[in-house]
Amino acid sequence: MSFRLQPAPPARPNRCQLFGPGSRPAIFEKMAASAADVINLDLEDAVAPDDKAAARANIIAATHEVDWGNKLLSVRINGLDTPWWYRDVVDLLEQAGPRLDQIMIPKVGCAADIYAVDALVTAIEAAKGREKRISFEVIIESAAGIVNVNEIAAASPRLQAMSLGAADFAASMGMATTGIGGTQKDYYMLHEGARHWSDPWHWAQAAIVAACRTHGVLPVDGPFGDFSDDEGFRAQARRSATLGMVGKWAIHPKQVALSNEVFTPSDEAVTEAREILEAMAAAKARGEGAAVYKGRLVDIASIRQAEVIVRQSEMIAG
Ligand SMILES: CC(=O)SCCNC(=O)CCNC(=O)[C@H](O)C(C)(C)COP(=O)(O)OP(=O)(O)OC[C@H]1O[C@@H](n2cnc3c(N)ncnc32)[C@H](O)[C@@H]1OP(=O)(O)O
Ligand SMILES: O=CC(=O)O
Ligand SMILES: [Mg+2]
Repeated sequence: MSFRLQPAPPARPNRCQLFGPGSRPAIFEKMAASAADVINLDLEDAVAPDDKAAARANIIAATHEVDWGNKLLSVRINGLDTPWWYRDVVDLLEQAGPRLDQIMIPKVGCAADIYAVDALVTAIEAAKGREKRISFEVIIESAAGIVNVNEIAAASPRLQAMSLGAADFAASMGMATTGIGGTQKDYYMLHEGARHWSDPWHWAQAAIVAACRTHGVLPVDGPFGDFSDDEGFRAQARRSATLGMVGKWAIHPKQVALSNEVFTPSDEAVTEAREILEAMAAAKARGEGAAVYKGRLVDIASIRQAEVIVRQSEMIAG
């Protein structure tokens, strides 16, 4: 490890973030009753311009009236290029109940975006005597966001999570697709006449994971739009989990179970991780730094890999 140690991310489950428009209060109770770890009530792109004020009022009421259990409650505000975002922050911070945990800032392009929201939130928290410090999550969904991802991940101690927003990211990058996440039919290599599909989201996800891990922030995969395609969702989520992301959004309630399934380490994975730790403890007792487990090398780095899985499973079990 470098002399600069890698900070631990917040120790909370973040396997699934369930979204719902703030303009549709009839689904709030259903969201609260879901198995998602995080609830995202939306003021941004799922809410039409004429409904912004009503959506704000609905969300503020829901922070007082709905029993959100032990879920993390987050509200996605409008982007800093809109006329709505300051009113979102002011009304939420002045009027929402103490149950509000987090604000999601969309379309961040640089650290100064977070600085601006932080300044406003900090002033209102002090003025109103709010006891709970609101945390932030951000969406990387623009060319500028991915170019500046490292400074964004370091921007504020309030920052707990960072998602890739595949829809706006594709638009900002000028990608030739209207699909939200997942396999893109034209992104393939040709070898001896056979098509081999590649993953156009991979490089952005890897950049997000590296920035998040450097600064102790949770990396999260964003939306998968085709909610009739369970296997497509699973494949996207498995790739994200393999890269180091801790969870994924659900834009329909049926995606919650799929996300929880992928981002909860399986019994088999946990058993194997524990066996690796035992094999390494035995190696250490013999004065050795490497051992053979099921015919393959394990060494001191394998302890750190196995601990990731065991820690994740223990945190989810509570
Ligand atoms: C690119 C981005 O920015 S993504 C993030 C922003 N987008 C969003 O927030 C969209 C969130 N999702 C939704 O608004 C809705 O799920 C939609 C529009 C996609 C589909 O809504 P519907 O047509 O009502 O879906 P459907 O009929 O399949 O709903 C089935 C049940 O789930 C409920 N439901 C629908 N969406 C949600 C939700 N997000 N959370 C909880 N329950 C929900 C419905 O009320 C219905 O309940 P019922 O069986 O008791 O009647
Ligand atoms: O906000 C999410 C996205 O994919 O865009
Ligand atoms: Mg978006």
